Amino acid sequence: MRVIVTGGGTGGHIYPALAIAKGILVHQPDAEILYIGTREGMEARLVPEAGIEFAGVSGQGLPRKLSLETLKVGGKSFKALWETKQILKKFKPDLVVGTGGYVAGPVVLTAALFGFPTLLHEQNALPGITNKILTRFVRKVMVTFPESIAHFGVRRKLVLTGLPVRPEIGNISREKGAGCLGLRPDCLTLLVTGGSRGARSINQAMPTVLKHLAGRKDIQVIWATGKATYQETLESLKAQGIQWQRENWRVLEYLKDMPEAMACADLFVGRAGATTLAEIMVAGKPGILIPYPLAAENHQEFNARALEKDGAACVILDKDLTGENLWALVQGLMEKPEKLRKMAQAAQGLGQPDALNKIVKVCLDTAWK
Ligand SMILES: CC(=O)N[C@H]1[C@@H](OP(=O)(O)OP(=O)(O)OC[C@H]2O[C@@H](n3ccc(=O)[nH]c3=O)[C@H](O)[C@@H]2O)O[C@H](CO)[C@@H](O)[C@@H]1O
Repeated sequence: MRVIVTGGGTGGHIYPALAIAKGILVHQPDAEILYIGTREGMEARLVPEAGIEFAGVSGQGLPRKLSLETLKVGGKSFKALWETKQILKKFKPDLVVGTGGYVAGPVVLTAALFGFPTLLHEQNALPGITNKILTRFVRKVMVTFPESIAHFGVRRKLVLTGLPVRPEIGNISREKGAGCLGLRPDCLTLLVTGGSRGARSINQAMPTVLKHLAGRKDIQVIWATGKATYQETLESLKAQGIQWQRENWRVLEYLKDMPEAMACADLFVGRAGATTLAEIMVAGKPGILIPYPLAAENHQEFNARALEKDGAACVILDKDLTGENLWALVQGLMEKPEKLRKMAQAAQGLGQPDALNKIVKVCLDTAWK
């Protein structure tokens, strides 16, 4: 079987595409996979690093406002159509799967117009514009959230699969997770992250939470600030007289042990990117979600509301976030174990631990035999 996967721009589109590629290889070890991405995007580095063959085409995100730049970008997308046609002629795929982002548009469209079987995966509760346009051309669209179904025109093409998460998520014991971070398994643990790049507004609110927690031995903290604002966050802690190097606090630039941190967390605080949410649902963790306000078409708020609606999370909008109201919510939840347990159950109920298998099945059923 010969499969093209495509998706790019942010990690949010690349990691699911890589997970799908690897999932297909587990079921069909002799499958040939080619990843098409843009030459300039993060995928040009991440895909070869993951051991998957990569072909680069032209491409760039369309500016939201009409300008000269729009014409330039349009030209690149047009070039990508022609480049894709050459790749398709040579590779002759049995299936093309797109995960969104601007590169997926020209690739999936060209493949569909030439009659190759095509699929899409949508990560967010509010579908991206590329995937919405492509729906009419592809065989099926696999979605993460039931909420996104209403936003697509052609419902008969939609399959609810969820979003694949790393296999370690939800499969590590609390003891092992805490041990990995040098923390205690028998303490309440707060996990805070701002997504892969960090979130300045969460980092600005957290010192107040830490001030309240300073005297408490019963609550541990794992806080990944993100690389970009790590130094400024440490300076701000210092300026506020907060001694952050404590036995029961971990203030880090980036959490490379996210599955372990999630395993010992009792409450998650963070942004509402689709992968993060898929992870907290599979791990069954209650969340305080602060959607990134500048995400395209405010899609993170739609993601967050999907969990809130089922009682799995509370939402604070970024514009309303202050240290004191974050603390009030954290304290309110940490002091109500029964409420935390109910939220955890609701999160787990929404999780799709079998997402990758479901997606691979749709891929195998759709590909030319
Ligand atoms: C800013 C933005 O527009 N982000 C979008 C991007 O997500 P983006 O890729 O930025 O963020 P996600 O929340 O989806 O994923 C972050 C990933 O990084 C991991 N992580 C994070 C911090 C850390 O210290 N360690 C660590 O391992 C998380 O566990 C997760 O696996 O694509 C997603 C899917 O289309 C969208 O839903 C997001 O809205």
